Amino acid sequence: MAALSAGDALVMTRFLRFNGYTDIPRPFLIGVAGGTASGKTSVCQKIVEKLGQANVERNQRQVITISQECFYRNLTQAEKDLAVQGKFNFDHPEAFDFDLMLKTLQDIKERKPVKLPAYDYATNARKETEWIVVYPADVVLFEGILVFYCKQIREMFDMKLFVDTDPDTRLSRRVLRDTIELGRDLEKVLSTYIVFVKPAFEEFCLPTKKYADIIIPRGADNLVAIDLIVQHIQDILHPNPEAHQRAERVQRTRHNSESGVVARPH
Ligand SMILES: Nc1ncnc2c1ncn2[C@@H]1O[C@H](COP(=O)(O)OP(=O)(O)O)[C@@H](O)[C@H]1O
Ligand SMILES: Nc1ccn([C@@H]2O[C@H](COP(=O)(O)O)[C@@H](O)[C@H]2O)c(=O)n1
Repeated sequence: MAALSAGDALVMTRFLRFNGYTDIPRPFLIGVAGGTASGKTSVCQKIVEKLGQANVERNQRQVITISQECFYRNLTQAEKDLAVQGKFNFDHPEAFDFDLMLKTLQDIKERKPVKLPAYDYATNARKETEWIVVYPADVVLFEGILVFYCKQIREMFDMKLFVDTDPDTRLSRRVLRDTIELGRDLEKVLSTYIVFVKPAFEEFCLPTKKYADIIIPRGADNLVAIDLIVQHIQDILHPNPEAHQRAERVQRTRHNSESGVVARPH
């Protein structure tokens, strides 16, 4: 990633200060992990959509999604040649730049604008002239196969979701994506899956499921889970003062009855 230039950062900081953004609490950071084609992106889209609808009446909270694909590291020429043949392991932790990921999330937590490399699956490399500029937001979803792999990064999330979709479903989606969307050769796609994608999922991604706060079976089809998650995020972003006061009154009642004085909440 190229950080914002000093000039860009200064202009942005002035803009944020001028608009009174400096006292806003830190963004609510949500990690979304799961195997390839499990529906991580689709789940994030649904959450953004539903939060967006609810936020229209409430202050226009900003919600954004960042993909771990921005953090694929640059390959050497030898690695690029392997990648073209479907012989590079893009599912191994070594394929990613975790230092950049950590630094980016730290900046995002501090509400600093960041500039990320746009990734190109067609060339297996970062796009040379295209960048994704991420401005401070209230809710940031960060999705990817290994977003819970590194402890330091994992511990930055306020909420951790794991999208749990049947492996056959994932494989069929992956085959369609790689052949139809990316024009890859079917035989290479299948052999890459067997040699790299599946074993790496079992070794590096699946073991991180235990860190999730919420596991979402069937991904974006699971509207009950998505609605509950959105409701929970809403409760955190917009605490309901009545519910809060009610909870406090219940606490007081409990306390008083424990000390022999019974008071009813009113
Ligand atoms: N619930 C679903 N039903 C049908 N197709 C889906 C569903 N969820 C995702 N897909 C499709 O599967 C592919 C992978 O989904 P995506 O959300 O990009 O997964 P991931 O981000 O985990 O790789 C996409 O083509 C998407 O449209
Ligand atoms: N050049 C690349 C880089 C990565 N992949 C595959 O992408 C998968 C992760 O992205 P999801 O959206 O599916 O989570 C991962 O399994 C890599 O094999 C690729 O095909 N080409």
